[in-house]
Amino acid sequence: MSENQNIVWHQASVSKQEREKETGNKSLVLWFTGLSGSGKSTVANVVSRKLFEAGKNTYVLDGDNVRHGLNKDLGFSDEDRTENIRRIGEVAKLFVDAGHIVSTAFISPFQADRDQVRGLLEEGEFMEVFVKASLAVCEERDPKGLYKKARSGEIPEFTGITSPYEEPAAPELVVDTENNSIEEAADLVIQELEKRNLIRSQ
Ligand SMILES: Nc1ncnc2c1ncn2[C@@H]1O[C@H](COP(=O)(O)OS(=O)(=O)O)[C@@H](OP(=O)(O)O)[C@H]1O
Ligand SMILES: Nc1ncnc2c1ncn2[C@@H]1O[C@H](COP(=O)(O)OP(=O)(O)O)[C@@H](O)[C@H]1O
Repeated sequence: MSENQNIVWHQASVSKQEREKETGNKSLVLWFTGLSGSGKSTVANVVSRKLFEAGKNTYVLDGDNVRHGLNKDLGFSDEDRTENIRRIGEVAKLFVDAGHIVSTAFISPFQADRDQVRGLLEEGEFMEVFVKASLAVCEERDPKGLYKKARSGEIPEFTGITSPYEEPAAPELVVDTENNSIEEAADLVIQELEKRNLIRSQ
């Protein structure tokens, strides 16, 4: 017998549609993916701030609130990364149900894992944003000194060095942080949301 056989889904008393009407934003996931140091957290946080100031429900999920808590039992093997993204996908879906524009800032190196999260959501509720910067530039930025440690062998299985990164095959948006400032990169995301009629001014 399946473990979940006796669990019955409860209908929410406030629907996602009601929440969306209230805030004027479609709830969705902005799934930022890219190498360490590409700018996922930086850009996601600027986008979130801009959305918040425009009165939208918004939240950022990133390593600080996930890998130190919910996923602190996971490391960086391929299997653990897949499980990391699976759990984050489920959490992101809950935020969408709660009427939020949730930005996630994880390397999420595997296309199949990103596609699995897309599959959890309804059409139009998942925007894959490829935060693009070359390995050389990320390594030059090295904001946490991790590339240096990876090169010296202190960190095994480091993305881009000793662990793979699969570039998105068909992302909704590519944000090149080598040729756009932080502010420009965030504005490109906001413009894409406007273009797709996912946010409206209140
Ligand atoms: N081995 C290895 N490979 C890549 N990254 C590493 C590793 N060890 C620690 N870190 C730090 O952890 C952050 C990546 O965690 P993620 O949860 O985003 O990774 S993944 O999506 O499961 O691949 C990543 O954060 P960002 O720099 O913000 O991307 C690193 O700071
Ligand atoms: N155009 C840019 N967009 C984003 N980050 C940039 C840009 N130019 C320089 N940076 C710097 O690069 C670093 C990116 O780090 P972070 O946002 O933590 O990346 P990630 O979350 O992808 O690991 C930050 O120190 C940021 O200030």
